[in-house]
Amino acid sequence: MEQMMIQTKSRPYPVFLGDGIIDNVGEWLLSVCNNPSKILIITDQTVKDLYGGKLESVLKAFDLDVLTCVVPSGEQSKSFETYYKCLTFALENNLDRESVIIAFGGGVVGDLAGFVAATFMRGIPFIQVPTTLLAHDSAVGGKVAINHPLGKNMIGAFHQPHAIIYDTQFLKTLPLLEIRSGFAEVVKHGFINDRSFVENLMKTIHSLNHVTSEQLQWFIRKGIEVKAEIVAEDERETGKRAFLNFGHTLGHALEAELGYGKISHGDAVACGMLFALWLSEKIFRKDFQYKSIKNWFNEIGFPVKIDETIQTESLLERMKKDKKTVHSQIRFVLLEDIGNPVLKTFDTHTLYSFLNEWRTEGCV
Ligand SMILES: NC(=O)c1ccc[n+]([C@@H]2O[C@H](COP(=O)([O-])OP(=O)(O)OC[C@H]3O[C@@H](n4cnc5c(N)ncnc54)[C@H](O)[C@@H]3O)[C@@H](O)[C@H]2O)c1
Ligand SMILES: O=C(O)C(=O)C[C@@H](O)[C@H](O)[C@H](O)COP(=O)(O)O
Ligand SMILES: [Zn+2]
Repeated sequence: MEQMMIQTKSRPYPVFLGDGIIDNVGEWLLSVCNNPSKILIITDQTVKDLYGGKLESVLKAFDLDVLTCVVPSGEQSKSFETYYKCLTFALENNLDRESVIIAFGGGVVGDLAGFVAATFMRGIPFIQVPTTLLAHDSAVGGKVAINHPLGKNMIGAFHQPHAIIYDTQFLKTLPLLEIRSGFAEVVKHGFINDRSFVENLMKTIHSLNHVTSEQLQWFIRKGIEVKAEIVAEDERETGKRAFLNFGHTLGHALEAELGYGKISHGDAVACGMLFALWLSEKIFRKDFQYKSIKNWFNEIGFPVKIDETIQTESLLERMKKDKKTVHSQIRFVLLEDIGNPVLKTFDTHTLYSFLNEWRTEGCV
């Protein structure tokens, strides 16, 4: 088991990372939350069926008053309706300000349960117990949110967890599509921070079919290290935290335009990163080996182009609503070099031309 610390301005908190560490959740929870009145586990149906009984029994062994609220699996649970149901469950079961929420699942549950914790009685503590690879990103840094039909993560807060307890045993049941989704954020952390890490990944990872637990731990450790450094410096995205949005301007537009849950977050971000890389080569007149990266993405199984049925105009409308957009100027995270991100602003017309050009020439 390894332990890392996330040093945000609001609060420092530990990440416990290891194989089979679920048994320690009760002890570690009590070390960061003193004498909780009740514990509310928010989880999704899949995770509950696989591991819900185990987590409940571990907590009950500490004589804790444990309740579980189960939401449907998938992106559609980041909705007003599910958020409202979780709040109603908490009120009906008399949670109070000394209660603690456990977000038990992937990024969807983490974002949803974190937002419930951020807003219930103006904020109560929560713990992240991630079960997906992608959650190496979502569990760290305190961004919690639900979606609006008009845009991803549009209603949310910054609310840091009290601890992250990451048992990599859970990843053994994760479907390939979800491993790939999480891997996209691992690659993102490399692109914005560490060229040699990206080169190493491109050299060693040609398929995600038989990724080993050592490799998963390597991805998670590296991703958390990069994210921890950024959120320690800029918790509320007034500066460099925006770099963590590499690939997301187009990625979020795709998720919203296709309908939440129709494409995984990671696949959408991967496609967005590819466009951002192509655009970076154009803007900075540099050779990032775009073609090799595109071929590698293809080999891994990421989508390397956008379905023809989606209008470029619709994506532009979506991107105009991105949280980085100000005064109708769309801000993109580009790379001056691999490991060296910058923010670049585009008006709608210019971005439209680039996106169309990429869709007709860069994708082929
Ligand atoms: N807050 C942040 O900083 C941040 C960062 C990145 C992504 N996100 C958000 O995270 C979400 C995506 O998270 P995700 O990819 O973890 O999706 P997810 O939570 O929907 O999990 C993916 C699927 O895997 C299932 N699952 C979870 N754990 C499992 C396990 N151990 N075995 C088998 N199945 C399992 C889930 O039931 C679900 O069907 C998106 O909404 C994205 O916007 C947030
Ligand atoms: O933590 C961050 O900051 C990120 O941008 C991480 C992203 O991977 C993540 O998808 C995040 O939820 C996006 O945030 P948003 O503010 O663009 O909605
Ligand atoms: Zn993301």
